[in-house]
Amino acid sequence: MKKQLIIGTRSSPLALWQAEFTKTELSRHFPELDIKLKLVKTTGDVLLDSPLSKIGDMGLFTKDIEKHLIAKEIDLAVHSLKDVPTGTPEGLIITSFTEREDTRDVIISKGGVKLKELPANAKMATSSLRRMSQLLSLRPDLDIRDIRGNLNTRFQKFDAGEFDAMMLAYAGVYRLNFSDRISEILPHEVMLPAVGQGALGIETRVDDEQTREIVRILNHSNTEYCCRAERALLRHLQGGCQIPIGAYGSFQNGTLKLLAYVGSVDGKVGLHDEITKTGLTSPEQAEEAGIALAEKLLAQGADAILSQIRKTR
Ligand SMILES: NCc1[nH]cc(CCC(=O)O)c1CC(=O)O
Repeated sequence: MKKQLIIGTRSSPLALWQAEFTKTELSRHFPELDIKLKLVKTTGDVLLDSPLSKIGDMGLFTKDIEKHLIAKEIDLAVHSLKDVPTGTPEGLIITSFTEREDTRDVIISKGGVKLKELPANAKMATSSLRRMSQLLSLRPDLDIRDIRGNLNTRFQKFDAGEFDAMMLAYAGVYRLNFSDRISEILPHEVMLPAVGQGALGIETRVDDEQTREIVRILNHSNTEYCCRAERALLRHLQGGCQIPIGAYGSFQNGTLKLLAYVGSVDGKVGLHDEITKTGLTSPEQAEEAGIALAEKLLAQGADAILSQIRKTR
């Protein structure tokens, strides 16, 4: 049995919250383990001034940590699952999907007004094409502005008065104790979340069986079914985090329900579809459902929408 574990993490407040959470949970189950954090600076942290949607490259927040994992400088990496590309590098694997937080997105606005009540042409801060597409489909008048930096930085920018509103994931806002700033929690009918939103992905080397056995204690089976279905959908549509795709899986008593959205950046075209599969007994079957829903969307023209976006970015 291992005596020491090193967790690799970014150093943003949310990443640290996630790594500390993982450390605390592992210590609770394995009190004899000596667990340390190793902070890793990633390309995503360095490129703070480039609009996220234009950097294009996938895995900005994860690749550099993965290098440390491959080099055996760390034993596990803790990521926000939604930042983890669906093609995991050779030799690495997401061993655990932790229990999801509320997956919805939220709006923080001046005066606490709701999305529908925002003034015409209001400045809305988000760097996510997924949020932009769904927002513009409801409110084509919104003036969408890029915003970068970690959550605390974004609140600072918002408080400096640059925007009328900004959009964030509930999970991060809640974990960093900003919940009292939420003006509206958007239901899935209005805004489908990013694939994997709200869950942590705990990545290990495939062949490090000891670490995998330890880390597996944090896997939440229900979350794994849902997130593997969502990730299979995204992989099949060949979309990274910077493509306007939203998805939400729910799983109960062997029945998986998966909802998905694919839209154009301007919100003028949007496809919604869903799939329900019963009698599932393995996460691989959930992945098959994700692929089947991706096929349904492709048959309705998702490929045309997505190739148009890839061409212009
Ligand atoms: N891309 C940045 C990112 N990665 C994970 C979260 C929040 C936590 C989560 O959604 O799991 C955020 C911030 C946001 O989108 O508001």
